[in-house]
Amino acid sequence: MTVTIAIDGPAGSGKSSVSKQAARALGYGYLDTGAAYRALAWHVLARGTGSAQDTADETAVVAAASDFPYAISLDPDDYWVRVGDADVTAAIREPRVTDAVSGVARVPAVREQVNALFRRLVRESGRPGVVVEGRDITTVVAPDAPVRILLTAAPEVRAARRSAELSAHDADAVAAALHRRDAADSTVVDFLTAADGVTVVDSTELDFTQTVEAVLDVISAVAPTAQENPDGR
Ligand SMILES: Nc1ncnc2c1ncn2[C@@H]1O[C@H](COP(=O)(O)OP(=O)(O)O)[C@@H](O)[C@H]1O
Ligand SMILES: Nc1ccn([C@@H]2O[C@H](COP(=O)(O)OP(=O)(O)O)[C@@H](O)[C@H]2O)c(=O)n1
Repeated sequence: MTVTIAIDGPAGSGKSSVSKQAARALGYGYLDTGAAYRALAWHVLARGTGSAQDTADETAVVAAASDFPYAISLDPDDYWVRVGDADVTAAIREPRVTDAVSGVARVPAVREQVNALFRRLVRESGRPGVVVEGRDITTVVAPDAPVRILLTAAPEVRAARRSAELSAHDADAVAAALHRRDAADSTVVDFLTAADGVTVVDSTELDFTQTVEAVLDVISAVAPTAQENPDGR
């Protein structure tokens, strides 16, 4: 049995970086679910005109999803994302993909398809546990996970972190794009309110190391055996 650690949260809350580091500390796999939505948006753009308008066409999105040779690494020390032979690890972070991704994520058939894929990737990971992060992991993908965390931070802090990453881009434009995406995404999934049984970790006042510690504390408090007995025996 693979232990699932479910982590949700809005853009820039630290889900990817914190989950990856927690997975390393636990000897677990790390599954970035947003990468599947980003890679599908990249795929739709590659098949279309290349403008964010492409993902507004639900029929084009569903057609692209039916021919989507997606692969992702669950190794926190060797992270990559592929569509067919193309390594899209860097390309899916480009603003043109980020701007198009909510169009893909709002299609229910796409969500069902990728959710089935996420559950299979965890099941077949061969790891004692997997830290799975995204928008709807605690509520839809793994509502029965032994550990469920909502990682949050104040909107201005999240925007500042994201624009520090994308230093080549205008900070106001990055903040505006992030808030636009939060608004679009929140019509599909409520990732700002903790569901019953979900623990909130607010990283607004915490640095990166403190946030990882806070997440590991929740994991050891809720599922001590996940760490003490990593083989699940
Ligand atoms: N607690 C923190 N304090 C400062 N920076 C952080 C913290 N958590 C994450 N970061 C940084 O903020 C940026 C956004 O984090 P990321 O993990 O990409 O968030 P998400 O996956 O939720 O969008 C990254 O550059 C990351 O290193
Ligand atoms: N579990 C998930 C993960 C991502 N997504 C979508 O995929 C996009 C990219 O997710 P991400 O995790 O890479 O985004 P950030 O939070 O890192 O900015 C989000 O804006 C959502 O539209 C989703 O709908 N459900």
